[in-house]
Amino acid sequence: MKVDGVAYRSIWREGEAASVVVVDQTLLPHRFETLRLENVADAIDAIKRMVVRGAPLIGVTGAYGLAMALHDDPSDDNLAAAFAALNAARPTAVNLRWALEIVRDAVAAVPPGARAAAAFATADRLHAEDIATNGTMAAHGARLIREIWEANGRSRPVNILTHCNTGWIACVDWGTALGVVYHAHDSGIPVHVWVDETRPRNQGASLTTWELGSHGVPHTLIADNAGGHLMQHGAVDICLVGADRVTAHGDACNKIGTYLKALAARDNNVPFYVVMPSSTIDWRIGDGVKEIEIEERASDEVTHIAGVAGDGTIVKVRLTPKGTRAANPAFDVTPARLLTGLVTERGVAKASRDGMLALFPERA
Ligand SMILES: CSC[C@H]1O[C@H](OP(=O)(O)O)[C@H](O)[C@@H]1O
Repeated sequence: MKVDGVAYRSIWREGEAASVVVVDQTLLPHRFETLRLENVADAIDAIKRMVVRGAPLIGVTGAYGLAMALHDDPSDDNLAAAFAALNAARPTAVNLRWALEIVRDAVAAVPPGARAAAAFATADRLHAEDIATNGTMAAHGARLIREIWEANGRSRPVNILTHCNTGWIACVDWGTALGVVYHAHDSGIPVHVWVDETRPRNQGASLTTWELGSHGVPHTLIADNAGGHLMQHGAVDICLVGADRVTAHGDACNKIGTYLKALAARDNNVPFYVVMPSSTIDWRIGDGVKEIEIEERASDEVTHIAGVAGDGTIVKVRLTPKGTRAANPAFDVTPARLLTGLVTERGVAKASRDGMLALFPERA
């Protein structure tokens, strides 16, 4: 995507360098700065601190992290240790394990002296595939938007509600749910996006507004708790969200608050779609509520809020009395029964085992 007319990806490797450069998302929207990750420790820190975030991007960053680990020490022991440390950086998005397993399997039989090059080549492939996958997925999803626009006689913009940030900075490029929005917008379909602020990290307020504003997509920021009211009053035509892990039965784990939005959508007959690449599907589990580990993040993400002061410095201020205890589950699980469908790079699937196997028969 372009930032001030310059095309960017959220992560990139410069030539054959044994390092990668990422956009530091902790500074957005106030400052656009990049950060070079030189080794596996840098990659782990960037994932943990959410310098890089978003399931697909976490996966690609993990892949490069493992390659950097092997550049420093290609031994079996270090491969295993780096895999474990990276995989533990954030427990919920399955894309991290998915990418690490692909790199590990690509180098396991390779002589140690050639492992780093093989790992970087694999990470580069995952980097390129993410872009292609999201572009294809966006086209599938945009057909849903066009159907709504046509059904309304092309009389008004299509009102889309989204949660968290699922744009190009949550992936290598394009995005998942926001990738659908960009494709529809760029195809000439008028859209308007209700942007959930997405407490407590405010990915919607800070990142999605920044992305949509940069791309010229009309949008309105709302408090998370306003979505149900807007649906009751017919102001939402469709909900599009991302995912961090989807089970083989179609349960979708996503940013905290998604489940509540899905309940409101069901109560108001608003279509509710998850947009995610197949790398986000965990075929090993069925019951998302019982089997997905929900990351518990620091309580100060709830008790404090980050923003920019008048002189442009980024500050973090406390919202609560000192010592207030806060719980901070970062994700929740929306049962498949509440989903209208799953938008993938292979098309739109019903959120059920049979529906998913219709698109992914090799997984039967
Ligand atoms: C395109 S996947 C984005 C997905 O990841 C986000 O989580 P986080 O910001 O904590 O990395 C959120 O769940 C989004 O839906």
